[in-house]
Amino acid sequence: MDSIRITGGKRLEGKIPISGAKNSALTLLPCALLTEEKLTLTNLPRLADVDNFSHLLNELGASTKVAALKKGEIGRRMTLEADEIASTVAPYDMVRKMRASILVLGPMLARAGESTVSLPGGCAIGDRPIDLHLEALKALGAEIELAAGYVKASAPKGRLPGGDYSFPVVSVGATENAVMAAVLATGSSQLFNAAREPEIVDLCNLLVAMGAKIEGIGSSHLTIDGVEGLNGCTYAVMPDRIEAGSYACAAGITGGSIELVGARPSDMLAITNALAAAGLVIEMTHNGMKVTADKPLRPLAISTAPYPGFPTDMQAQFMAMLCLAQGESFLEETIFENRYMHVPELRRMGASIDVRGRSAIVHGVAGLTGAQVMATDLRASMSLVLAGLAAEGETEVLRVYHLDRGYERLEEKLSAVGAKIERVSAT
Ligand SMILES: CC(=O)N[C@H]1[C@@H](OP(=O)(O)OP(=O)(O)OC[C@H]2O[C@@H](n3ccc(=O)[nH]c3=O)[C@H](O)[C@@H]2O)O[C@H](CO)[C@@H](O)[C@@H]1O
Ligand SMILES: C=C(OP(=O)(O)O)C(=O)O
Repeated sequence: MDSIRITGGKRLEGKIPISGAKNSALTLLPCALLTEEKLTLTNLPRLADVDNFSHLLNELGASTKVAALKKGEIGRRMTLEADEIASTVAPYDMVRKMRASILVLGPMLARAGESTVSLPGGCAIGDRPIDLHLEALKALGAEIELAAGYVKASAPKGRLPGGDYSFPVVSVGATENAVMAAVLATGSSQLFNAAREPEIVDLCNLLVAMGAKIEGIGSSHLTIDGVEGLNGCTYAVMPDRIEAGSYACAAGITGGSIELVGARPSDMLAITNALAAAGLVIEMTHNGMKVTADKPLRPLAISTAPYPGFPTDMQAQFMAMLCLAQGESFLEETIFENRYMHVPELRRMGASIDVRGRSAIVHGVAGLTGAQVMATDLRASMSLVLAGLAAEGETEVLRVYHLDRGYERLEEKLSAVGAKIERVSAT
């Protein structure tokens, strides 16, 4: 298995291009199932999750062709076509590799009138049930059965009638599934307490470009009037706010200055407010923003929350950065019950962190030291890379496949701003 080797202590300076958002790509890709016409997605990130999702779509009968980039284009351009749905079953073997596979449930049900998807099961950061996905689809008129580890959803008359649902807890994935199911319903639907993440706005904007009728985009109350059919289109995936935030923390933890080229600051207010409160200087540039550390890091109090709150997907990276702040930081993880898997590994690098339930107190230390470390999830792995960038000596981060799920060309991007980082291939 590959690992990432970092020799820490270098101040990072320069520009990092921000890729298309993983979490947006993973909800835009299944939209190909909603139309028999071609859907072209541009600015797709080159990530293992995107590859796995396209394999799943292939299994369901959609073709996925990676095309040559047009002049000035970055990322990947992919044309998807599901003129027929060949199978309505998403098998365990594919779903277990990637939880977001559950996002084929709604669109397949809407297009084919039935959908059978393996239950994803828990994962390293928490239990992650899908009850809200199922309740929302039921409210839209689906019948749901659970058997042998699979969920089977069907529309009794071939198409969902639509309906209203109020989410008891804000869920990104359940909102996405419900929106994708509702756009082809025979009637109208209303979703209350819907998630408002920028990736959901991206999904709604794509669906509208495909001919869907959605009102309230960007708010927690979405009204969706079902249409007879959707058309294809070409659509660019939004920039990854979590990748951008992670590299901003790289500037913070190394005392550096990094321009995040292509980042969209308007999606990142909770992140940039926290960076500014930690003492970093944020400047808007013509195509993104620049983050500069020009004084010692200040401690923070952060509580994760659904958008527009501070994202849980940035908690681990901020924790790594705050290990070197002058004072005590307080972190509270309100979204996932087990999202401190990076703490024991950060401690092995010299961090001083106390965890009590969902809260963590980070006592700033003068420095970190390199070590061999491993993590069990994507953002935890990134927090170890960040710690390694600032640590004295060598850090080896194992289980690179977590990073490959969500960070495109990580070592290339960090080397370009002065990091000493390389991928070591297992022999
Ligand atoms: C591919 C993708 O976009 N992943 C993101 C998505 O995950 P995901 O869509 O899985 O996260 P949710 O927003 O659904 O989860 C939020 C909370 O709701 C709970 N819940 C969720 C669904 C459900 O049916 N029942 C239930 O109880 C979860 O366990 C969690 O405690 O949003 C998370 C929260 O911003 C991010 O960390 C993930 O990066
Ligand atoms: C938790 C994450 O992703 P996923 O929902 O795909 O596991 C993440 O991106 O941090």
